[in-house]
Amino acid sequence: MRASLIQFRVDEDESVDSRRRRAASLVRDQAGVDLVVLPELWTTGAFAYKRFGTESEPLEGPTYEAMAKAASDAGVWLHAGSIPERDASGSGSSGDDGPLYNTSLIFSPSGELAASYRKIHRFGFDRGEAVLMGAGTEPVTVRLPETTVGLATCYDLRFPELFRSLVDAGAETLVIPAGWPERRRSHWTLLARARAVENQAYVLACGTAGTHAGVPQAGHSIVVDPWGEVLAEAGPDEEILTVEFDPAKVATTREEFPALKDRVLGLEPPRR
Ligand SMILES: NC(=O)CCC(=O)C(=O)O
Repeated sequence: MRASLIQFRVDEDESVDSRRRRAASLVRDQAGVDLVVLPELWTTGAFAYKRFGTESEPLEGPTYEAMAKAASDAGVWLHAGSIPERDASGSGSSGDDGPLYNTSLIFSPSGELAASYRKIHRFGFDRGEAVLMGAGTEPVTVRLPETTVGLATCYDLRFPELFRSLVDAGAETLVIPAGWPERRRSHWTLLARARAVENQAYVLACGTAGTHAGVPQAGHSIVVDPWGEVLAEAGPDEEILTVEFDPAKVATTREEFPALKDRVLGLEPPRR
């Protein structure tokens, strides 16, 4: 299976429309691979909190339209990264606007929406995404012809229990769009490898390049195999990381070193 991670540059001097056109064109250029992945919140930038409201869109908004078409033009599975989704069907805290979510969109090669995932762990503690966006509640997997993909977004990478629930639902390949900052790049690489080793799964983690809202981005998108080996890693700038991997290696790794079978579930907290 071949995958391309588009480590997109998100800077403030480019308009969202221009970025959307550029992303669609880069996706089209990937015709011939099986899966293309874009990063988190690449229309606004993951740290551009002030733009979440103004640049939010309904699920089937302009980014959905552009990415559905790009996926079908290229004939690829497309994890289109995430958008600031405005859920017009929900009741917003401010007027009629409806709540926001950090929502990932996955399209099939015919341009149909195969899955969407609302980020469960919001970043920012008591500010930023954590207060501006609602939390998703449902882990999501999606079946591709060669592998079952488990979905997570950026800060989710720090929460191993989410990945265990994805593995319990059959995930073999964990796809993680992100807008991870340079300041914590060492955590990014370490956690991507940890999630691969502990879940005996592929990890495809796609970050952004550039600087937005004063936050330099780490880049360094990474693909890790079920043994924890790094198959490919990008540099800091805009780059397309294309990698070939064998989905069957998940089953052989889990058979040859069956650590997942030794899980002990439902441990009680220690008694005082
Ligand atoms: N957009 C994010 O989720 C940022 C996460 C982050 O900076 C971190 O976990 O560190």
